Amino acid sequence: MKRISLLGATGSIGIQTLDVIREHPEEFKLVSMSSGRNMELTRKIISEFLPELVSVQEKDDAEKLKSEFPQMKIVFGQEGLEEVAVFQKADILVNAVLGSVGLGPTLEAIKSGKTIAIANKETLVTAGHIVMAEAKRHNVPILPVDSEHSAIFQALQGEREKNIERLILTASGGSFRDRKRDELQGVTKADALNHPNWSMGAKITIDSATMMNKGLEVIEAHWLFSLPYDDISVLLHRESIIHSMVEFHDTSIMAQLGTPDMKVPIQYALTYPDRLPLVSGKRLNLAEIGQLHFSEMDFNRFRCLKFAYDAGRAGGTLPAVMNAANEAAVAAFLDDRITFLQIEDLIEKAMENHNIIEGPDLETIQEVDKETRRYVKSLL
Ligand SMILES: NC(=O)C1=CN([C@@H]2O[C@H](COP(=O)(O)OP(=O)(O)OC[C@H]3O[C@@H](n4cnc5c(N)ncnc54)[C@H](OP(=O)(O)O)[C@@H]3O)[C@@H](O)[C@H]2O)C=CC1
Ligand SMILES: CC(=O)[C@@H](O)[C@H](O)COP(=O)(O)O
Ligand SMILES: [Mn+2]
Repeated sequence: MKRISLLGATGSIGIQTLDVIREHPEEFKLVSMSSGRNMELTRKIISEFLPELVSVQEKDDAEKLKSEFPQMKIVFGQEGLEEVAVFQKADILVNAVLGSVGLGPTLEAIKSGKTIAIANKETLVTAGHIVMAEAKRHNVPILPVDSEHSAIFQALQGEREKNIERLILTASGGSFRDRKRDELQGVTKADALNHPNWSMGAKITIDSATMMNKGLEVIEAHWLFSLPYDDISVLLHRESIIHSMVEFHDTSIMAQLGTPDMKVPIQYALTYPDRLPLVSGKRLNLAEIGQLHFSEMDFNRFRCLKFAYDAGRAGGTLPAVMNAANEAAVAAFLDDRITFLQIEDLIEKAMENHNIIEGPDLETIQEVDKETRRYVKSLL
C-alpha cells in the first residue's frame, strides 16, 4: 500500500490523481492533502478519502473545517503546505500545486526522504539546481508527472545517458497555433483557454498558448535529465499523441504515445517501475487517427520559448525571474487586466530589468521571486 501526500488536490492534476487512487484502493491511500480556496471540493475530497492531515490556503477556511471535521488535523498557509509535504505517514509526495509556491514544500519533502512525483514544473524551473542536488544528497527519486517528461522518462528505461543524442519535446502549438502573430491582437481569455487537445488548469492552458509552457518544460527537462540546452529540442506536433521522444547516437528514436490523458503519467509515477491497468483509460487507435503531423518550431511566432532557452542558458536567478514574471502576467491576463500579447512584453521587461545572481540559494530565489512580482505589478 503506497500512502500519498497530495499538494493541490482540488486542481486538474490533483483531481486526476484522486481518480487514480480511487481506481486502485488496494494500491494507494491518500493520507494528507492540500488545497487552496476551493472549499466545496475540499469538503467532498475529505469526506470521500478521509485524509488525516489537510492544509488550505486561508486561516478562516481552516477554522471552519476544524469544526466540521474535528477528527482531522487542519492547517493552513505556506507552513501548512510544508506540513503536508513532510507528513510522516506518507511514502510519496505528489506535487500538483500551482506555481513556485511548491518549491519550499518539495525541498522539505526531499529532506524527509519522500519519493517525489512532480507535476509542478515551476518548482524545477525556479530552483532545479537545488532540488536535484538535494534529491541526490538524500537519495530521493524525482519522478516526472508532466506528460512530456514522463514520456522521456519511459523512453529512457534501460538506456544509458551517454548514448543520448537529444530530447525531442513535442508541442501542440496551443490555442492560437493556426494564427499568425498579427492575428493575436485582441484575442480573448475564452479563446486562449480553449486548448485543442488537453483539459488542464487555466494557467498552464495560457502558458501553452504563449508557448511558455514548452519553455518551462525545456528547463524542467534540463534539470530532470541533466542534458545541455543544445540537446533539448522542441517539435510542433498538433495531435499531442506522441508525448515526446528521445533520439540516440545511432539515429534511432524512442517515443511514448497515448491519448491526451494525464492519468497515464500520474499513474506511472505512482506505480513505477510497474504498470497497472488504467481502469478509465482510453486505448489509442492509430488507424482511427490516420496521420500524425510535425513541423519545426517558429521562435519568432512564439517568443516565450526563446525567453526560456535564454533564461536556462544564462542560469542563476534568471529562470526564477522569468517564471515569476510569467506567473504574475498570466494572473493579470486571467484577471482581464492585460492583453494576451502583453504577457510576453512583461516577461521580457522583467528579464531585461534583472541583474543575474549566480548560484542562488533558496532564500535568494524566494526574494527574487517576490521582487519580480512587485516589479511586474508596478508595470500594470
Ligand atoms: N493540468 C495539467 O494537465 C498539467 C499540469 N501540470 C502542472 O501541474 C501543476 C498544477 O497544474 P493544474 O492542476 O493544471 O493547476 P490548477 O490550477 O488546476 O490547480 C492548482 C492547485 O493548486 C492549488 N493552489 C493554487 N495556488 C495555491 C496557493 N497559493 N497555495 C495553496 N494551494 C494553491 C489550487 O487550489 P484551489 O483550486 O483549491 O484554489 C489547486 O488545488 C502546475 O505546475 C502545472 O504546470 C503539468 C502537466 C499537465
Ligand atoms: C498535458 C501536459 O503535459 C501539458 O504540458 C500539455 O503538454 C500542454 O501541451 P502543449 O504545451 O504541448 O500545448
Ligand atoms: Mn507538459
